[in-house]
Order: sequence, then C-alpha cells, then structure tokens
Amino acid sequence: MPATFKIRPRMRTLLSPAVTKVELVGVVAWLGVLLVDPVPSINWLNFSITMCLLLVCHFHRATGNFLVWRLLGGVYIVVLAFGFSCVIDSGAELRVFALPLAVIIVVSSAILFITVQDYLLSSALVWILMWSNLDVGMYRGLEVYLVLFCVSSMSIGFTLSFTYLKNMRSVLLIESEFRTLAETDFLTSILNRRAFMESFQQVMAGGGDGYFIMLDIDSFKIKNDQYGHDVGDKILCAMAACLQSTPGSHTVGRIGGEEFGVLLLGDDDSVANEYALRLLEAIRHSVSPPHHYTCSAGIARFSATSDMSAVLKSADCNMYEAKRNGKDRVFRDGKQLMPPTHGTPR
Ligand SMILES: Nc1nc2c(ncn2[C@@H]2O[C@H](COP(=O)(O)OP(=O)(O)OP(=O)(O)O)[C@@H](O)[C@H]2O)c(=O)[nH]1
Repeated sequence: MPATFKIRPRMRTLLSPAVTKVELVGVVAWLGVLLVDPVPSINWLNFSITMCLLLVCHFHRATGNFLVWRLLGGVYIVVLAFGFSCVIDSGAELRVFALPLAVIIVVSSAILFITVQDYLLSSALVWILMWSNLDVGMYRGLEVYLVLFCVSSMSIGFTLSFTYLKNMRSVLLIESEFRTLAETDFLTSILNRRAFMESFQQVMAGGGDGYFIMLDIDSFKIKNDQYGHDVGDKILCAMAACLQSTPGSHTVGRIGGEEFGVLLLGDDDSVANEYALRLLEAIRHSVSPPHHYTCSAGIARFSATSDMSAVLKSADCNMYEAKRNGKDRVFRDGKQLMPPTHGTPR
C-alpha cells in the first residue's frame, strides 16, 4: 500500500475538527439567510435543506468509513450551494449575490477535502449549480469577467487545498517514519521490546485471551565467542525470521538481547502447545551447521484480567525451567511440553 494511503485515516482525524467547524459556519450562514426574511423562508424545501445539512454534518463527523467521509464533504457543499441557489431563485433582486456567494463557497470549501480531485469536482458542481442563478443579462459583454472569477476562485481553492494537503502529508510521513523507527528492532526489523509490550497491553485492554511465549537462544554467548558477533547477529535475524514465518502468532518481538516474545490469541491450550513445539522445530533447522542453534521457551496463559508482570514472570520462570532441564524445550506450568507423536521427553 502506498505510504500516502496509509496516512489518510490520520489526515482525516487531524482535519475532522476544522471540517466540522467550517460546516457549522456554513449552517449558521444558511440559517442567517433564512432569518433575514423568515415568513417566506418557511417552506418544505428550506426545511428539508436545513435538515439535510444538519444530518450531513452529523454523519460527516460520526462516520468511521473513510470513503463515506470523503463523499459527505462533497454532499455538504452541494446541498449548501443548492440551498443558497434556491433562496436566490426566490427573488430577482438577490441575483446580484450569486457571484460573490459562489466565490466564497468555492474558496472556503478547500479545507473540506482530503484530495484535490474531490475539491475540484465539488467546486465544479457548485459553479454549475450557481451559474443558473447569475443574472447573465447584467453581465452582458462582460462574460469574460465571470469566467475569470470562476477560474480564479477554483485556482485559489486548488492552491490552498494542494498546499496544505501536501504539507500535512509530508509531516505525517515523517511522523510515521519516526514511529516505525521507534517501534522496530534495528537488527532484526521485528517489533522491539517497547512496541511488543504496547501490543501486549492493547490485547489485554481489548479483553483478549491468549498465551505469552518467552524464548531465549541457548548458549548464545558460546556462539558469539566461537564464531564472532556477526554470526551471532545472523542467528538473531534467523530467529526473528522464524518467528515471522511460523503461522499462528498475533505479535512477535525481540524483547531483550537474545530474548524474543510471541503473543498467541485464543484459549485452546493444545493450539498454543502445538505452536510452541512447531516454532522450536523450525528454529532448529533455520540455520545450517555449524552455526545452527536452538532455543528454550516458557509459556504463560493470560486473560483480560491478568496482571501483565505476573504473566511475564510466569513465562520467564518456565523458560528458565526449560534451560535447567537441558535447553531446546518448552515448559508450561512447570512441566515440559511433549510433541504429540512422541510420548517421552527428549
Ligand atoms: N551478536 C550479538 N550478541 C548479542 C546481542 N545482544 C546480546 N548478545 C549476546 O548474547 C549473549 C547472552 O549470553 P548469556 O546471557 O550468558 O546467555 P547464553 O550464553 O545464551 O546462555 P543460556 O541463556 O544459559 O543458554 C551475550 O554474550 C551477549 O553479548 C546482539 O545484538 N548481537
């Protein structure tokens, strides 16, 4: 997915408060126009337009769907322009206001759109709607000025929209790059400890049940000493690749030097056990001899009400049990997990 598409929801979140304010200003202006001459203004059409504007404002603010949000910005502008054009239609003396009104709507609506295409489309619709209200007779011989106003208003709006969207996009792209850097382990490119723990907290806050698996590479110091730190680094990367390529996990991360964490969702013990054993098997074969390595793992179950530090401690204790009992194995609740096909411990 292009980076600019990824930041669009964030752009929408940042723009929304300003959009709501601009729309409310439009509604107030619309009600103000109706109040200038209230008696003839009270009719079904004006009532429907008012309700429509209020509903569009409400749903524009409330919708969670990005496409609907984009669409409602255009709907709002078209309904507002239609409302004003109806009022202007109701009295010939009001036609003099059609031109400045169209210019104001077209220029001020630049902030409502997240793409310049949306802006250009809706402002073209505004001009089409308002053009019929212009007293062309009044501008006879001066039509070129009308065209100039039309083109200038759209150009100013386009420039405003293009500039602020471009600036916002650049700032958000930089922000997203920094966020990725802050959450990613430099060596292995998987989540670092902070990001992994944040994900863990989010899962628990969301009421998720699951399993936390702590993994520690066995005798890693010896590998480093025997083959050098560059081989050690390759082993760490191979381990991260294994975590990523073994299906079934929710989150994986490097939570210490040679320690990794995995979150599994669900409450089926056999699925969690099978996952852990499958992962250790994949790890055994992830690097060919003589640099091959193994790791020990401890599993702890958690639910929404669990104390996170107690879960971490439990997985850690199980992992150390696995180390004490010969390494390259998984422990849970103080007992070693056996592969389903083999009935005896290795
Ligand atoms: N190459 C490399 N080594 C690292 C990195 N981070 C930590 N280490 C090494 O990991 C080793 C961890 O050693 P120990 O804590 O003694 O654990 P161990 O040798 O794996 O022994 P057991 O845990 O008992 O199996 C140390 O030698 C650290 O230098 C890293 O980013 N790259």
